[in-house]
Amino acid sequence: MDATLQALRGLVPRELQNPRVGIICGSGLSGLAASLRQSVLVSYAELPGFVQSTVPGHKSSLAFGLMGSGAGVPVVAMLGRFHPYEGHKLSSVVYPVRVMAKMGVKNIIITNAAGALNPELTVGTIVVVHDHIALPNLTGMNPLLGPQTDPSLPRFLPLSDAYSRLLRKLVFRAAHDLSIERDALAEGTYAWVSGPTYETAAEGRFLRAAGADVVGMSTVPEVLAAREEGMNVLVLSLVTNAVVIPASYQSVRDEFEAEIAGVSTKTVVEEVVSHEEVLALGRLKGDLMKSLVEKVLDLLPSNTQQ
Ligand SMILES: O=P(O)(O)O[C@@H]1C[C@H](O)[C@@H](CO)O1
Ligand SMILES: Nc1nc2[nH]cnc2c(=O)[nH]1
Repeated sequence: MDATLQALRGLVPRELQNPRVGIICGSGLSGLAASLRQSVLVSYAELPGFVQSTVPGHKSSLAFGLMGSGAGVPVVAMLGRFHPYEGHKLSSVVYPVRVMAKMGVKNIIITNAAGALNPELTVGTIVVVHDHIALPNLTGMNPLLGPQTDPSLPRFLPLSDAYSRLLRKLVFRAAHDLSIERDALAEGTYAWVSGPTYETAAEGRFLRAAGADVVGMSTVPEVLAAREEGMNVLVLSLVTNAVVIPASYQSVRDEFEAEIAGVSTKTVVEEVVSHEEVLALGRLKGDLMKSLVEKVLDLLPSNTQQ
C-alpha cells in the first residue's frame, strides 16, 4: 500500500491527491469520467498492487479530476474494474477501493452493467441498488475472509445498512432536478454471481425467486471493502439486457411428436445475451448515467462525513 500511495503522490498533482468521491465505472461506462476537469490519468501499470483489466469495455487507468458544476468535487474514477472471473484474487479486485480509502475517499459510487431478472425492468433502466444477494459470499468467496490485516477495521461487518439511504435519495433528487422521466430509474436488489457465464433460464428463475431484481458479475466485493473502510456506498446498475426466464419449459419431445404427426408447431429459439450487447447499451445510456452522477456530486452535502 505504501508503494502505491507513494507512486500516486509522484503522479497526481497535489490539489487532486485527496479525492472526496471514488467512482467505479462498469462495463462500457468509462465515459462517466469524460467530463472530469483538470483530469490526470494514471495507468494501472504504473501502480504497484494494481492488476490489469482484461475485459473489453474496461480501460486500465485511474482518472483524477474535478467533477460537477461550480468549483467541482475532487474525484478519483476507476476506468476499468477487476472481476474474479478474470483470474484476479479477491484481494486484488478490492485493492483500488482500499487505496481510495487511504487517499481520503468517504463516498463511493459504483456502477455496473447488469441483466434484469425482474420482468418490470426494461433495458436502459438505471437501478438504484438497496440490497444484494451474493451467493459467492455465502459459500466462501468473500473478500473479507482471512486474517485481519488492520485491527482498526471491524471483524464482523454488518451489511443491512450497506447502501447509503442518503445517497440513494440524492439520486432521485438528482433525477427530479434533471427532469429525468420517472421510469428511467428504479430501486432493486443486485445478485452477484461469479460469471463469466451468463445465467441459464433455471438460474435466472432461482435468483428471481430469491428476491433479486438484477444480476451481474461485479460490485459486491467492492461494496464490502468500501463498507469495511467506512465509506458511504451508492450502487447504480444499468440494465443492459433481460435475463430470459420463460414461464415454462416448452418440451422438445412435444415439438418432435407434433412434427412427425404433421402438426405445425412454433419452433422455440432460445435467446442469448452477448457482451457486445451489454457494451452497446452502456454507450447508449452512458450520458444519462454521467448526468446523474454529476448531479449527485452537486447535491452532496459538503459539511458532513459525506
Ligand atoms: O463490470 P460490470 O459488472 O459492469 O460488467 C458486466 C459483468 C461482466 O463483467 C460483463 C458481462 O457482459 O458486464
Ligand atoms: N451475470 C450477468 N451479468 C451481466 N452483466 C450484464 N448483463 C448480465 C447478465 O445478464 N448476467
